[in-house]
Parts: sequence; C-alpha cells; structure tokens
Amino acid sequence: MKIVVGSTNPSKVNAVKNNFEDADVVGIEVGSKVSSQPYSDEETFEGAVNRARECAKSSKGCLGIGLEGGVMELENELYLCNWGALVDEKENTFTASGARIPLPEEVANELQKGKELGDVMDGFAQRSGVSLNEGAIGVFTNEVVNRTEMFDHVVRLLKGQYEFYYMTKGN
Ligand SMILES: O=P(O)(O)OP(=O)(O)OP(=O)(O)OC[C@H]1O[C@@H](n2cnc3c(O)ncnc32)[C@H](O)[C@@H]1O
Ligand SMILES: [Mg+2]
Repeated sequence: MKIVVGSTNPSKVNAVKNNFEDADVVGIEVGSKVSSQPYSDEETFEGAVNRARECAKSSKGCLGIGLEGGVMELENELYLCNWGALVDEKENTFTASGARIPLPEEVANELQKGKELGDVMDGFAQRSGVSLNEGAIGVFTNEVVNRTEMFDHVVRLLKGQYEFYYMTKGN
C-alpha cells in the first residue's frame, strides 16, 4: 500500500510512518489552500482535508493523508489546534482532531500581529526548527508530548476509522 502525506515536515511524515510500518509512505509538498497560519478550527480542518485530497489524487490507488496545525480562539485564549484527514481512492474522507493546549499570552500576542507560530516558537526557544521537531506542544508540555506524538494520535484515529469503515461496509 502506498500512502502519500501532504507535507515534508518530519514530525508529520514520521507520525504516519510509525503507524503504517508495512506501507510505502512518502511526503510531498502540497498546497493547503488556507493561510499558512490557520486561525480557527474550520480553517485548520479545511487545510488538512485539502492536503489529503491532493495527495489522494497524486498517485493511483494510494491513500492521501493531510495533517494541519493551527490555532483557535476560546475564552480569550489562543489554543493550538491540529487536524488530520485521510482520503482513499474512492474519495471517502475520514477526519480527526488532535490535542489542544493554550498558548502563553506572549506567544499569542505575536500571532495576533500576523506572525506564524513556527517563527514565533523559534524566537521563543532561541533556536530554529521547533516546528520540525518537538513543536510548540513539546515546548509547552516540557516535552511530555511532542509534535510527532500528537500527530501520531491523530493518525491512529484516522487509521482506526478507515479500518472500521471497510470492516463494516466491506469493499
Ligand atoms: O510543511 P508543513 O506541513 O506546512 O508544516 P508546518 O510546520 O508549516 O505546519 P502547519 O502548516 O501545519 O502549521 C501552521 C503553522 O503553525 C505552526 N505550528 C503549528 N503547530 C505547531 C507546533 O506544535 N509547533 C510549532 N509550530 C507549529 C507551523 O510551523 C506553521 O507556521
Ligand atoms: Mg505550513
């Protein structure tokens, strides 16, 4: 089975590889067709679905997986939010969301100025590549949960729903 992931970010591609060990998993750059910093659940969800659809079309018979990170407002705080989508060759679409935690006010303020979280996190942690590694979720949970682990759970939710669908509906 071939699985195409709509990103080359290792924290996303590895989360898929860890859950589909027997599959040929490749990461490709696709457009999310939403802003580079999604600012709501809806926009983050849409980015994940757009990525997955484009991946599913990229190679015959493959599964497409899209994983998107964003932020959403709740009770005057900004929360990290994450969405995933799996699209199969029949265009069946499975979706799942990931963990969410509030961002510290100083980080939220930078985002409100229009900056991307990845860049803000590099400034905050004083190094580059936070979004490719532990992610904001890793930094703000003391690395108890890193970005791959968070996406790992999303991918498991997608995989499980996909399996359930084919077990119960057949073909
Ligand atoms: O190459 P892609 O797949 O686009 O990977 P990305 O790291 O840009 O990830 P997203 O587009 O899904 O996330 C949108 C923005 O939010 C940032 N982001 C989201 N979740 C993050 C996290 O946990 N830690 C650091 N940055 C995060 C990310 O770096 C982007 O600037
Ligand atoms: Mg991005």
